[in-house]
Amino acid sequence: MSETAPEIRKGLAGVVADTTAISKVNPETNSLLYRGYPVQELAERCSFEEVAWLLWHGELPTSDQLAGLRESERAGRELTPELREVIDRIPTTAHPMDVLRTAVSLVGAQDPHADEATEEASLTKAVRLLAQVPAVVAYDQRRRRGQDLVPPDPELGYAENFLHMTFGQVPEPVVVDAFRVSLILYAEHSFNASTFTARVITSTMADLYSAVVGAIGALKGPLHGGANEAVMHVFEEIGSAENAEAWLEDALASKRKIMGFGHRVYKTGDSRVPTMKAALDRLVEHYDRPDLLELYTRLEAAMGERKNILPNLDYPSGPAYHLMGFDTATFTPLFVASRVVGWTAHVMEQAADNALIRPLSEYDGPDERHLT
Ligand SMILES: CC(=O)SCCNC(=O)CCNC(=O)[C@H](O)C(C)(C)COP(=O)(O)OP(=O)(O)OC[C@H]1O[C@@H](n2cnc3c(N)ncnc32)[C@H](O)[C@@H]1OP(=O)(O)O
Ligand SMILES: O=C([O-])CC(=O)C(=O)O
Repeated sequence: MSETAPEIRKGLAGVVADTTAISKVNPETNSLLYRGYPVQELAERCSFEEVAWLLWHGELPTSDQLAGLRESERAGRELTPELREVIDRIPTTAHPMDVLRTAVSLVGAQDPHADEATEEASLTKAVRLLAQVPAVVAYDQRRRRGQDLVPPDPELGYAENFLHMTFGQVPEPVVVDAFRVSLILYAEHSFNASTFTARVITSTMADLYSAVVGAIGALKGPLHGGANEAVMHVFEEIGSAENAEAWLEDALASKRKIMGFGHRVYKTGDSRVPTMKAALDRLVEHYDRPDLLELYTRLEAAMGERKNILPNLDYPSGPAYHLMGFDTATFTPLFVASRVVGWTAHVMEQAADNALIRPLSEYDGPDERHLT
């Protein structure tokens, strides 16, 4: 009896797993829409809080709705003493993504309504995470530097407060603006690996916090969110611009993946790179670091020439976060702070029209055999 072999799409490449109304990634037109709006327009004109509301609710907020969101976000920023104690007990040898994963897990365990899955309950949890993640990320970087916690400032908006809690002061507007832009660009990207992870977990009817903890794990890897940190390690390895071409030759000869380049969906360029690159250019000028830009440009050109592979969002974001003063290991947690909005929007979308996600596999192990 002959069986036709099923078509296997390794890595689910090209597989359409479901519909979504949250964002549209269009590699043909090189565009990205959040609920219909081009991400570039949102990055130019909106606050991160407005974009969060848009992704969760489908429409931009009215001024009253925005004021309500801002109030809840500001009210939820303090770390509980228990959470602070748990963070303090995690060795600083642990990666900040491990600290954040643990912290989010505790935030969930501290929520007596963790298992409530109405849309209203999920929105409350999403806002809670929006407020708590920056507090964890900022405090973790500070404690690693031997610095004390900086309490949140309820007078400050989300991006300013995040920077204030991390650095003890709000930097110049050009820096705050580049940070805001990066948060908006990172917020959502359809069925990427971490979002899909969150949807798989939600599809079992597990709670929202479990979905986010799983998503953090998926984002950590260098083929996904971990690439923004890895880009900075590449820059450090290369040292200075004149080494870029030789470094690339060696790296390609040893079959290394060059971090910050390539994308599963975009094959002719990532729609968000020009906007983030413009923000990076402004930071380079502000901090007077033409050397960094030269290295960036030479590696990009060499990669284009050798492999015809273009940068993804992590390529300009890594050096931008470096210039802002973040520690390299904090870059992927910054990605979490932003993408948690997209994840939670997908959790709600998945829950509203759920089907257990459970694909099939083709067995290729030993034929049936028996114990002797
Ligand atoms: C925000 C984000 O998560 S964006 C992604 C961030 N990740 C990175 O920057 C890590 C580096 N990039 C990569 O590893 C890949 O480009 C991925 C994982 C992002 C996408 O991978 P895929 O869609 O599976 O592409 P795939 O791996 O099939 O690549 C096709 C070819 O291009 C090569 N290629 C793709 N990206 C790179 C890269 N960054 N460096 C070197 N070669 C690359 C592959 O080796 C492969 O070559 P081959 O056909 O000779 O085997
Ligand atoms: O979409 C993907 O595969 C990776 C991702 O999350 C992004 O590019 O923002």
